[in-house]
Amino acid sequence: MKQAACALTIAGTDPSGGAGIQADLKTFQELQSYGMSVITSIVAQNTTGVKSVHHLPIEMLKDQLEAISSDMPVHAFKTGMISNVSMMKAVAEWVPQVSAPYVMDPVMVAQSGDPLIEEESRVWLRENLLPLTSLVTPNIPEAEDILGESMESSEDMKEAAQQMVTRFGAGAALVKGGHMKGEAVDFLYDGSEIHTFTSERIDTKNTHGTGCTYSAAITAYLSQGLPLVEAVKQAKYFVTEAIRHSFNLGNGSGPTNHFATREEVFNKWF
Ligand SMILES: Nc1ncnc2c1ncn2[C@@H]1O[C@H](COP(=O)(O)OP(=O)(O)O)[C@@H](O)[C@H]1O
Ligand SMILES: Cc1ncc(COP(=O)(O)OP(=O)(O)O)c(N)n1
Repeated sequence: MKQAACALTIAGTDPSGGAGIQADLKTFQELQSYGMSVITSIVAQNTTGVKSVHHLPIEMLKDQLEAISSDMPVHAFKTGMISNVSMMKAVAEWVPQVSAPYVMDPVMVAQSGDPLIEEESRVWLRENLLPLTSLVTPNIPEAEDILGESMESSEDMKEAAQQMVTRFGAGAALVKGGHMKGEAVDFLYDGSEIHTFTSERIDTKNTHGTGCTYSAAITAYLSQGLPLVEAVKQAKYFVTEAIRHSFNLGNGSGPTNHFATREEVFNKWF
């Protein structure tokens, strides 16, 4: 019997289904990895913003992590929203138990501008969690936050990707250009060279959950054994199509479409 590729997300929730755990599980399913999830925080949010956040007790987070590693295979995992140092410590202590690629989406602020991580945890994340990663996937504001420097150009993005690896110990770094003008260009530094991933910029306000979806797609492909550069290449295609066919739902920034690449539904929907 063939073994399933198993992907795990450790993140917060989005009841409106566009970001967080919900986006990650949809992506894993769509890309045919067996999806598993450990919830850090329950977030009352939708396309317009965050109403309130409830952090699960640390023991509950530890129990969920233990439930996975004591029983299930993990072929790759990602983290999203980990709001405070106590939760980060629980994750950092657990990471060595699984020998699988670790993709960190260093979630800090929702698109609505609402903070998703406590101010003082940012330094802890950089100094203690970042060195455990196989890949970190910051957008421009997150990269600026981690490095403490502002970024304006492609050269700044490439430099930032290199610094995440050489100065802060990430395994690799993908700096995403969704917040820049012009084409949507992302730069990956894999420890030896810079790889560039480019797509056209799609004219839409409906990009809620793009970062979650992108990092989940990379995680799914890594769980299936793809090499990092190929995993990012295929994930970039997946997220671009998800944005191209995003849903105009809700009153704010609508969610991306996780089934956009399915041929059989394409004719029915688009
Ligand atoms: N309007 C858009 N058209 C095409 N690609 C986009 C658009 N906005 C973001 N992207 C791409 O989506 C991915 C997520 O990037 P980004 O929006 O920067 O992350 P985040 O959601 O974490 O802020 C990147 O590959 C980025 O280039
Ligand atoms: C629970 C939760 N995690 C992460 C985010 C941020 O998601 P991201 O993919 O970066 O997308 P936007 O912030 O651009 O919507 C979130 N909102 N909730």
